[in-house]
Amino acid sequence: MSVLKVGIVGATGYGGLELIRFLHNHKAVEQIELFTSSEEGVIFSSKFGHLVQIADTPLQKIDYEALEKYDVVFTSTPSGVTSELLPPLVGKGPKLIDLSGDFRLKDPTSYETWYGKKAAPLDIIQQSVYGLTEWNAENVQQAALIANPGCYPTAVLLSVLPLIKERLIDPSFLIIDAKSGISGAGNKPSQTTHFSEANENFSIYKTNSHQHIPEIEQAISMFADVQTTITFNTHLVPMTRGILSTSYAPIMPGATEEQLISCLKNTYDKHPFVRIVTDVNSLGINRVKGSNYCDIFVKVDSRTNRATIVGVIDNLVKGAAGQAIQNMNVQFDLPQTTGLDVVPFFI
Ligand SMILES: NC(=O)C1=CN([C@@H]2O[C@H](COP(=O)(O)OP(=O)(O)OC[C@H]3O[C@@H](n4cnc5c(N)ncnc54)[C@H](OP(=O)(O)O)[C@@H]3O)[C@@H](O)[C@H]2O)C=CC1
Ligand SMILES: CC(=O)N[C@@H](CCC(=O)OP(=O)(O)O)C(=O)O
Repeated sequence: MSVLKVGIVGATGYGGLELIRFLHNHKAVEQIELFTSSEEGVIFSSKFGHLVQIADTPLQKIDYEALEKYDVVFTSTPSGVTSELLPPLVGKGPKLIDLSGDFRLKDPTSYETWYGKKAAPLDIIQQSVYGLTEWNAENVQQAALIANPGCYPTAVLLSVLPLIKERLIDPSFLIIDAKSGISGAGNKPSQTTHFSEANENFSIYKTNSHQHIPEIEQAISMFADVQTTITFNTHLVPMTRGILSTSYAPIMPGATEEQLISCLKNTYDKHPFVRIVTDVNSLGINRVKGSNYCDIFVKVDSRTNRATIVGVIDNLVKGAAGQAIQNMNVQFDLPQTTGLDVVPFFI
């Protein structure tokens, strides 16, 4: 069993807090150090009282020499931070696992268009590996820098990729309607996440312009070898955690619901975190909340010959920290479930 020293940059954010929650119970991790850009020296548990005796350590200034000494460095920072922070560390020792969008898009121009920020250096983007664990474990194992997938793309891709790859649905008419809890927006308050405006509300945002559109299209090309453009829209639901994506696509001539279900079951047969749900009443955010599961459901509408494909995850776990730790496990030849074997909250 490896004995890992881990650094977390952005530890005070939601992704960072979830990394601490899972890594604290990870049997291969012996040391966790926390880094900050704004609160150097502050005792972590004085900010987060629920972590007293678990993280009674001071937040440290982000420092290259310090970071180089870790086996793994997780970065869970807003977009535009790691494109500058990480390049000097690539290949220097630690495995780098970035939860932001800075290294996901292979085309820097696309990143600059969709994120409105300067892209990372091209040679570093080219070295990064897209960490959709169930689809890219072989490359993840070798990677010096992992671009952990976005929360929405994780739910969408895990549910639609097998069906596109096996040519059971037509991706040229793929429409994705996705909904997220508010923690997806991070811990920085804003007008739209303000309780009095989000509570008892349900809204659409970033219409046809969400930064996860090129990420989903790129992954469909990468893993299913199909070039397509998608319609993808996102909605804010007044709940803290969770993403439920509903995708619609025509089924290919002759394809049946049974084939679609079998395809999903066969694809994820040996993958402990993906569950194919056949009873729609057993599907929902509360069935995955707090856990690293992705639940998938598919139903064919025989009147329209279109499939309804649903993916459900906890955005902070399978959509962020959980998948990041799953990737770390792959890199260190640990069972993927190490440290992540928890039961969903349900209520
Ligand atoms: N929330 C979610 O569901 C998901 C988020 N992501 C992505 O993961 C990343 C983190 O998300 P999340 O935890 O929600 O975000 P938060 O806003 O909750 O936290 C981000 C943290 O980054 C740190 N930070 C801010 N500015 C800088 C900077 N200039 N340099 C270094 N650190 C900085 C802050 O800590 P400090 O001030 O202490 O430095 C802050 O606590 C984002 O890129 C997000 O898009 C990906 C998937 C899902
Ligand atoms: C509810 C909410 O606001 N969610 C965020 C998720 C962003 C995210 O995770 O950003 P990257 O994956 O691009 O880093 C959004 O829709 O922008």
